[in-house]
Amino acid sequence: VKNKIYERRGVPKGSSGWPLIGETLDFIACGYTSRPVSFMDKRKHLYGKVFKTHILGTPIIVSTDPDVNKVVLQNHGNTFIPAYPKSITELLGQNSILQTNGYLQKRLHALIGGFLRSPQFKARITKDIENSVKLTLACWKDMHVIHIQEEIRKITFEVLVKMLISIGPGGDLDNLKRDFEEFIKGLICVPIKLPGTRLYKSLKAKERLLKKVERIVQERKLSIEESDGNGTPNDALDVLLYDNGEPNEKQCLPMDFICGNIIEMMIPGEETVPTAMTLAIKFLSDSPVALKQLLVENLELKRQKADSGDDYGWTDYMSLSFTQNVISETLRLANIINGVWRKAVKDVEIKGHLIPQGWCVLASFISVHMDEDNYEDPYEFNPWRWEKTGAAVNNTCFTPFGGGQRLCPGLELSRLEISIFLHHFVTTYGWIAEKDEIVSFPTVKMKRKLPIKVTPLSATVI
Ligand code: HEM
Repeated sequence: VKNKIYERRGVPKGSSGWPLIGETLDFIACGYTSRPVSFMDKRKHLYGKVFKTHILGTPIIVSTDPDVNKVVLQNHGNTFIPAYPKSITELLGQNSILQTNGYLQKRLHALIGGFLRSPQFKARITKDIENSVKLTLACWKDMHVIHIQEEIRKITFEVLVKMLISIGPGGDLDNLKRDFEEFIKGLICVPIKLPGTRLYKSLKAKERLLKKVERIVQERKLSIEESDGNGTPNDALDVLLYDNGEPNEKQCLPMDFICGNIIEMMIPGEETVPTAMTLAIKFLSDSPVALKQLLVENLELKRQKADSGDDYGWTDYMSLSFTQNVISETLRLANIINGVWRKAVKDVEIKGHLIPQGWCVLASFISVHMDEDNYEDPYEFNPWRWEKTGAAVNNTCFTPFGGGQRLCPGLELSRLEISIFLHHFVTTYGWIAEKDEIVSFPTVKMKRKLPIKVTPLSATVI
């Protein structure tokens, strides 16, 4: 009866599947195939672009419509709050940027976003990324087989920690990496918190991480106080410690809030960037024509730099137009974050669809990215398609970094990091990739970590 009332009021059509499990089994089964979007496609054809279903323990409205997704992401009037599975909410702090809403999220988002977009930061991090990429690439020469997905993480974790708390390579970084990896293993698990369970081990790892970060934060706070706190920020921690709140509030962010958020900000950056780099290598391995054009563009820049003797600046990397198109196409096809989950805190109507208070909504990015209404031959890796639209950063039909109020603050940093890696990798080595497959569930990965064999590019090519 309740369903009928909802339907009359405009709740999208759909099926709730079996009692308790709903349509979860089909959702997971599709996730394991090479076309995870088939779950959405089947229902889209039956019920329309916005439909209801019941997955992972929740009744949910799924939107595959870019206009509806846009409204959900904009979140005017704070109608939607983030909704994560229980294991994730247990592991995130209450004040984590990923799940808080309202004033604190906006303040933290603006602070971090502003810092990451600043030219000073980009100039400095460009050097750090270059160093890390070059050192790592140098080791690959002597390795028989390189599991790209694993090896690249050394670069990206180093960069992430540098940007957050300025720890360079060494024992402290390795310790932090070990605890962090243990911590995130529990993000998607059975949410039971007893000694020995996955969730319990992850919570313990978080305690250890917090202790380490607290020590670093205390030391930094002291040194800022000694220098009167008037310097320019070098990392995200400085940004949070320097911030004194709204002029009429003058309230410093609490210490436990800062420590927790430093750890939580590692989560969205840690796996996404290496996955994007790995998948770029995978798509390029399968597309020799695209690889050739990418190589020509990058060799040209390398030659210019060798002739002039100038250092690379971040704008050099970002102005490689074909390379940027390869990155856009990789992000479109890879769907590293396939959509975002929200919960409605009040009844809301979008394009005639009612989302009742308390219901979850999944704004499905993958459905938009793989829809032939939006992209011709959506399953083709075709970097040239972006030549018509211009280098896409974010628009209604292209949202790898989300949008609206929570648009990823790491967007530009990620693109820069991927560009630097691609530049040095393709102009240093040729490679042969072993056979491997992309898996999409629970997160996007290469089944065999993408094993490749590299050979230095011969002097005649360079
Ligand atoms: C290819 C790499 C990346 C992808 C695809 C990606 C994707 C996303 C997406 C889709 C969101 C929106 C989540 C939502 O609306 O609930 C997001 C948020 C976020 N991302 Fe990224 N991200 C990437 C890299 C990074 C990096 C390197 C950082 C490091 C600073 C980062 C930090 C964040 C943070 C802090 C948020 C939360 C923003 C907020 O809720 O206000 N991301 N990311």
